[in-house]
Amino acid sequence: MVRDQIDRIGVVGAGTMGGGIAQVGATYGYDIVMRDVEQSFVEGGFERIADSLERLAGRDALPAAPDTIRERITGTTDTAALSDCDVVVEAAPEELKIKRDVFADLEDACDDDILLATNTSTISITSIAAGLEHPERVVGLHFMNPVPIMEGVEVIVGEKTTDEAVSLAHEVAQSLEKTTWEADDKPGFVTNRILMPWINEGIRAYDEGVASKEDIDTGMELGTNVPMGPLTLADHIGLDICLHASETLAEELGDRYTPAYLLRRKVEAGDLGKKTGEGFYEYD
Ligand SMILES: NC(=O)c1ccc[n+]([C@@H]2O[C@H](COP(=O)([O-])OP(=O)(O)OC[C@H]3O[C@@H](n4cnc5c(N)ncnc54)[C@H](O)[C@@H]3O)[C@@H](O)[C@H]2O)c1
Repeated sequence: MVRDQIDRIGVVGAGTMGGGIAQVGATYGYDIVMRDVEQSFVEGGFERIADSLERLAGRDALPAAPDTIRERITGTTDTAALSDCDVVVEAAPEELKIKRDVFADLEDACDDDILLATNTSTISITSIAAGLEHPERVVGLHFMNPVPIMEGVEVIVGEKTTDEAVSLAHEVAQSLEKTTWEADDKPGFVTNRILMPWINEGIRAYDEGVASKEDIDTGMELGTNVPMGPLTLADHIGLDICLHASETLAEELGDRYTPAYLLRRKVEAGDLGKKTGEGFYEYD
């Protein structure tokens, strides 16, 4: 049984995704408790949320004033503060051990009828839930980056996840005006399984001299009607994140997911894309 009266949402992690999920939840009227491991990370999350809300307010894209939305979010470093949430979404770093520890702590802190969701991009939901007393209420709720802008959310069904938990996950995401689709707990789910080889092939095409980086991106944008070509998109996602996701998929699915040589070299050189000012392109 999962509780279906949702008033308060817990978010674990105040980084790129956790902050975005907290912001969108608050935008649609939920009370939010956002937890990170250090107060400075919580404050960083609030700063990014404030900036994003200001930008959206400037475009008249918010249903309430930024301050009203912001005040619905409580920051904390204490897992116990999540105990009165009706659903918790985890957006901690993409490492199985971290996620397992977070879920073990959530199981201790929260009632047994609380839906526990993970925003993982590539890790198996079943692996994250393994060892829990109640793995049946663990589900994947894969928001896309940037959360306030991207409309899609992938719902991922673990080996033990109940139909009830899956339905509630769809409902929660849809209440945030997101459109959902569902994937089985297979490596990469729908999005990253297909996106990562596409990005790696774009990088290989550039490295092997098929075309300039600009022409590869333009060719894919205009030739296949996607909003960003593979090199621009990789820079936006973060080259370290693309590398990590590709490595995880290669472990599970074999050689066709082997990361491109140039992706690895860029990450080794510290050029991680937009966030460091340089990836395949340079940024101010
Ligand atoms: N960034 C993306 O484009 C993207 C897109 C979809 C999904 N994801 C997934 O979302 C998750 C979070 O990614 P992100 O980009 O927001 O990472 P991030 O590094 O920006 O944020 C992670 C946050 O979690 C905090 N954290 C670490 N351990 C914690 C713990 N035990 N409890 C609470 N907080 C903890 C960190 O301090 C950090 O603030 C990952 O699983 C990632 O794969 C990321």
